Amino acid sequence: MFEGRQFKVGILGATGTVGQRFISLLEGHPFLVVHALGASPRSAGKPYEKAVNWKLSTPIPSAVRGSVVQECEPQHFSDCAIVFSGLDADVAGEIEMAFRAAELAVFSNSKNHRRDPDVPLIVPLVNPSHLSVIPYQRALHNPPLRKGFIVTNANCSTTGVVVPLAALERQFGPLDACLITTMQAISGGGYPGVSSLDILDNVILGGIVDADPGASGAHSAAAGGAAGHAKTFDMHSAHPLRISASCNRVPVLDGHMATVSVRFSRRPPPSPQQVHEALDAYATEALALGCPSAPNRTIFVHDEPDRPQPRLDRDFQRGAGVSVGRVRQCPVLDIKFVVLANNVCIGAATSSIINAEIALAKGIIN
Ligand SMILES: NC(=O)C1=CN([C@@H]2O[C@H](COP(=O)(O)OP(=O)(O)OC[C@H]3O[C@@H](n4cnc5c(N)ncnc54)[C@H](OP(=O)(O)O)[C@@H]3O)[C@@H](O)[C@H]2O)C=CC1
Ligand SMILES: N[C@@H](CC(=O)OP(=O)(O)O)C(=O)O
Repeated sequence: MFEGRQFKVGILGATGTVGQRFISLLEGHPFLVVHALGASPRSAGKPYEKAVNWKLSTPIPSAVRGSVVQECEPQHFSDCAIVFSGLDADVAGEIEMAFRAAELAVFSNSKNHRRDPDVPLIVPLVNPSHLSVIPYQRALHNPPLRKGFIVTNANCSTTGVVVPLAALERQFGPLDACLITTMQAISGGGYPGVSSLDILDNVILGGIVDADPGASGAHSAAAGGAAGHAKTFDMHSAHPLRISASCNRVPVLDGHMATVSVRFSRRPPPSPQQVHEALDAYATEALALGCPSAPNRTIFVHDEPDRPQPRLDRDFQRGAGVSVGRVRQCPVLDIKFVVLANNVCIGAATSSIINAEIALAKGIIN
């Protein structure tokens, strides 16, 4: 893919939890090269290694150590073919719009534009075809844009859940209802996150996701979209999926887990064995397109009764894959299972990177 070509990349929120993942994941990328870093005025003007409170166990890549952090203003990123955003949601909305207006291609992790009807909400292992909305987004902008756009990721706990749901819908047709209970890692809240006195020896009911009315619908919006119903301009869906989600914060560093029960529209529903096989076999367009950050194996289905576990399984496929276990009959709905996805990788930075790789492969970035 793109033999010999390189594309300059900017990272907004480069000092944050997600920003650090971008920097780490892009080290050695075959064609994406980190070129510009942005963060708050507190960090701007400092070399990256002085501005960042680096929290990863791998060292700061030497190529960015001395890069001077910029304010998040488009003129500092005008050479970038791609801008990744891991900005605090308090500021992401306005900044990302300013970057789009400056004809920059923005791939965001923040919630601010997820509900915009002309902004694709992409789980890259599920619905990359929704990138086709971009020409409409450009045309609707005033003035119309030639190159600029915003693409968003789904909420990190949603991403992990919709990958197996999409695999099931692909194989067995529409889903009717879904119950989800999350166990979300501390890193999901950014740094410094929830106080240690609150989270240690404890479970905090109602994590960030469902405490915020703006985000609580994220499960249904993204799951509806990701399970194959295009997020069209009127957001209508041929097969509305009824979802109830409860979100909880648990004392795990990285890796969001969820228990999921699902009811299929078709009767009789598939057996646990058929579900196991469908999940195992799920393959993505991102992999077919040759995206280097796409997982070779999308979903790993564990047979052991005590897997997946965050500590053991969050780095499956470099954090880009999804782990499922305990696929069983559900006596209330049809099937239940447990899913684990790395919230800072496929739940955040890895998704943006794969989205950008797909957009390049499809010629959407020019
Ligand atoms: N953590 C996760 O698992 C996930 C997070 N997200 C979303 O991604 C985004 C980033 O999250 P996360 O990395 O956890 O957050 P952090 O709080 O760790 O990082 C926030 C980043 O935003 C920057 N920032 C803060 N204020 C400003 C400002 N006024 N102008 C410019 N930059 C600013 C910070 O810079 P500075 O260091 O200078 O303050 C920092 O780089 C959020 O919208 C979050 O909801 C989405 C999916 C998963
Ligand atoms: N990642 C956060 C929530 C979050 O950032 O949500 P959103 O991307 O929808 O704002 C968590 O684990 O709770």
